[in-house]
Amino acid sequence: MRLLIDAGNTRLKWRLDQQGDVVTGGACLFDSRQWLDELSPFGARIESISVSTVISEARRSVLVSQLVDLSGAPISFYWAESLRGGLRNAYSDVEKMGADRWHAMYAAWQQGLDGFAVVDAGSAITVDYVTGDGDHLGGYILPGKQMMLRSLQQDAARIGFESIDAGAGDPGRSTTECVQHGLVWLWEGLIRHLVADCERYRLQRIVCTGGDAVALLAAGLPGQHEPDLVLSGLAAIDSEAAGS
Ligand SMILES: Nc1ncnc2c1ncn2[C@@H]1O[C@H](COP(=O)(O)OP(=O)(O)OP(=O)(O)O)[C@@H](O)[C@H]1O
Ligand SMILES: CC(C)(CO)[C@@H](O)C(=O)NCCC(=O)O
Ligand SMILES: [K+]
Repeated sequence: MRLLIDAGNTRLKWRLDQQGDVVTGGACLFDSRQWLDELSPFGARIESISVSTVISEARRSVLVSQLVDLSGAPISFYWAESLRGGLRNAYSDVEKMGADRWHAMYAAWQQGLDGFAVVDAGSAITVDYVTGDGDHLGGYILPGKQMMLRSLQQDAARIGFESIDAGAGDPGRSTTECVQHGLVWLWEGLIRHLVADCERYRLQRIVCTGGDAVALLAAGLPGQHEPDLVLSGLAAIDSEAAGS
């Protein structure tokens, strides 16, 4: 069995597969031990572990020791690359790109020959554009929903608000409404930009992943939801590495 892990700044996603068939999988907060509890019955049968991660080196060494305790299987970390299977990274310094972005792009690239945008609405929101020829045009990094709300709450003395979910983007008439509606207004702007860029760069599809993907789609993002995009890209790259 092969264990695949996508370790983000907020959550850890895992998938256990055997010859391409999913045995089990899930997602939990990075610092919770839920994933270890769910995987421990399989520990002895795990043959290899592959990881895509954007966490700090300190947290990565914690992750490695947890994985070593779980299973004696070899651990491989996969990072962003310049080129793979016709997909070309726009970064000149590819080591600086988050592995999750590259793995998500690679999964979407393997789905078809048309141009696409990948939106990963996680701790941070990333947007990446790829043409039908496999050229990554570049992308954007924005604060994610929780990050944005947390910074408003922590870094501004007089911004206090309670619930954060609203469907409206009209001008707010209280602090809570101004923050709630501000987020909707910002996301509507993001969606408008994305749609205009897809037209401009002739990208036919928008693929959306991450913890806030459903909310972004509900806010009007015209895309397809692929919750496991990063894990799928990681799985494909790991299979290629095993076959070579
Ligand atoms: N059950 C949940 N627990 C935590 N966050 C959630 C949950 N459901 C939705 N979210 C939202 O998902 C976001 C985190 O998304 P995700 O798990 O994709 O991030 P991540 O992969 O850890 O982050 P990144 O890759 O950007 O470091 C949070 O900002 C939050 O708004
Ligand atoms: C932007 C995040 C946090 C999104 O998970 C991640 O992809 C990352 O840490 N990236 C490094 C910077 C970059 O991609 O240019
Ligand atoms: K992510």
